[in-house]
Amino acid sequence: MLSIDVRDLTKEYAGRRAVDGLTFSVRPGSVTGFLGPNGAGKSTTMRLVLGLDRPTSGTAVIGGRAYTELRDPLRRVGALLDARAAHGSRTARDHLRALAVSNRIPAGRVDTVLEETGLAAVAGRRVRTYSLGMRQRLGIAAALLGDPEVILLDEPANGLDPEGIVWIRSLLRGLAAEGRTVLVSSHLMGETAAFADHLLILGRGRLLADTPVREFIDARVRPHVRVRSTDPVVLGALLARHGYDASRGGDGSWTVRHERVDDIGRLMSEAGVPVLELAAGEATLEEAYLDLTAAEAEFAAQPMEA
Ligand SMILES: Nc1ncnc2c1ncn2[C@@H]1O[C@H](COP(=O)(O)OP(=O)(O)OP(=O)(O)O)[C@@H](O)[C@H]1O
Repeated sequence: MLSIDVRDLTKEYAGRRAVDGLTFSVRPGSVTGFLGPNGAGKSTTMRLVLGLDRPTSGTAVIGGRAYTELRDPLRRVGALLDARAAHGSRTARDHLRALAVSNRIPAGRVDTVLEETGLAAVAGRRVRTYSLGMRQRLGIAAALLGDPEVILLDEPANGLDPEGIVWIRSLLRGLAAEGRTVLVSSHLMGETAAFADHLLILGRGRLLADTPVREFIDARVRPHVRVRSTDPVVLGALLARHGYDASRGGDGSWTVRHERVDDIGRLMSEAGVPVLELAAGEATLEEAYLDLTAAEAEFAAQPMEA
């Protein structure tokens, strides 16, 4: 299977760097989430990988070759960049048939991807009558049409309803399980955590993190335990006596930072303090991401050296 390799990639628009010296690889067999605030350079990077724009310097290759040098590129690489790209006056089936013919893709793939994306029942309707979510599904169908090894999707969950979001999660997981290389940009942290194994995070055109999702969360967000007893004062005193870093919530609960439920549960049991509630606080990707971007903003706020 093919990987995407980006080396020292830079793109300037009118002297402004949209992408600034990026180096990373996207590996087969996993879903890589591509994160970063608006304007960070995610779409530009994807466009450069797909040969839709020329880099100012550096390279972006797929399986060692520039996209424009690939034979039958749609059979190697499938992409969704803009769901509005399909021609509105065509039906979804005709749109996909035309793509299949011009890219030497077997005609049978059209019905396969229509089924896969849940569009079979509406495939005869003109695309202009489609909702945003249906267009998004059609864009994904087009990306999958050539049964490609490499898949790039820019905000694929855009406009999808909750059922669609669950669907895309399992679709992405399935594509990675088949050994494909999957790069997906998103602003939805909860979703990204649900489908991605690995993360690339951009900030102002630069790479801020290239890390497995789990490691990223564990490194940035400390675990905590939420605990409640019949007597918050007794519980607070017990925690303080044992040197725990705890703070009291409005409902009488205590949040104990950097600890695990087992230890707090054992402590309370041994002290004979009744437990009403004891829960591990899940560290989320959103918290880890906000921690990283806050650190970045702090760094950016430092005065620039001359
Ligand atoms: N064709 C263009 N001409 C001039 N500037 C551009 C062009 N395309 C992108 N930019 C600029 O490059 C920067 C990066 O934009 P890009 O769309 O790649 O970010 P993004 O991370 O995809 O953002 P979003 O999350 O909002 O989609 C932005 O400042 C944008 O204004």
